[in-house]
Amino acid sequence: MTQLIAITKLAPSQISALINDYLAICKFKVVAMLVLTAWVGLALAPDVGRGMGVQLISLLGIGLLSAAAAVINHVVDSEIDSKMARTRHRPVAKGRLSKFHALSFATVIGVSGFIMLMLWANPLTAILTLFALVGYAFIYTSFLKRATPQNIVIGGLAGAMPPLLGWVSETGQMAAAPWLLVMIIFTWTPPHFWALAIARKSDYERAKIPMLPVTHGIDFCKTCVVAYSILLALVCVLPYLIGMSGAIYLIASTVLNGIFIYKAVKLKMAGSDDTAMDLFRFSIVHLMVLFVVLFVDKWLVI
Ligand code: HEM
Ligand SMILES: CC(C)=CCC/C(C)=C/CC/C(C)=C/COP(=O)(O)OP(=O)(O)O
Repeated sequence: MTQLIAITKLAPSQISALINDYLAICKFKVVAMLVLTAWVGLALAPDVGRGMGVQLISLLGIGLLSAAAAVINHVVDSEIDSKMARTRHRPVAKGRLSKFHALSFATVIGVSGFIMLMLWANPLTAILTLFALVGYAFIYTSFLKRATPQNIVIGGLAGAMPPLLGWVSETGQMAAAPWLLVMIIFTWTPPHFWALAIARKSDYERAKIPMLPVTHGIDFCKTCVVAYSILLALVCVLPYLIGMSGAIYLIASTVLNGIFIYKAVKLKMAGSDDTAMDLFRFSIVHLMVLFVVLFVDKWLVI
């Protein structure tokens, strides 16, 4: 209550700075991408005649639980974040937001998201989304990240879940097809993250986090990036092979994965930090376009 009274006394510029801080701890852009992949999972599921309003609420529920997981990550990692150049200005690491306020916010949005999924989607979606939250916010952030260089390979499963969550929100049942979309994000995550970790190795060294370039060296990590980008290209063919997607998807996915492998090999051959960041940025465009094409191929191509 005292916090609410204090907010009413803030100048407009302070209010917008506060909103920006809350959006930042939600990892707003990452969550937007997670919701995009959930939406595609939902759109590719068999049509069971749910209205668009209910579908939007389901996606909002998945987005709110993802954002809650991101906020918990900011709280648990605040000490690590304060040691790394890339993250030291984050609101909780800097002390602009207290852990108490951040955790209260996570509780409000997390509980709201869970209730939305229970009431407007189904209990299976609510439980699976909660598992993803626990997987990212606790198993990955509190344990794996500090324990093993395979942290993001195992922890990546949580961030890969949204297409399955979107599908199950529609049908109430698991199916094999959305697991292929999960596998795409699961194989995409290591090269996505390791490209950044190569460029930011000194940050992770300083924070004593056993990321792969720190524990096994940059050269080995680059080899893993190439290997995973080839695996990703192969996994991306599976939706076409089972008839889930058509030729438009196959062509787009081949082009996107061709560029991905080219950039990964370029990084391996002569890569500097710039080449690594170029691959990291491209990985985001790659996944976004790939999922938009999955949708277009299903719904907009006759
Ligand atoms: C364990 C799995 C993952 C790890 C370790 C990881 C790591 C990272 C890191 C360190 C950043 C940089 C953030 C920054 O600039 O401060 C980032 C950015 C990003 N990631 Fe991931 N990521 C993972 C999974 C995912 C997934 C599953 C998605 C979406 C499906 C995703 C989408 C994005 C996007 C869109 C950005 C850009 C955010 C921005 O520009 O602010 N990531 N990721
Ligand atoms: C319910 C559900 C689907 C949950 C998934 C939530 C989620 C936000 C997944 C994204 C993964 C991600 C951005 C990891 C980076 O964490 P990091 O701590 O390694 O990176 P950082 O140093 O930038 O914080």
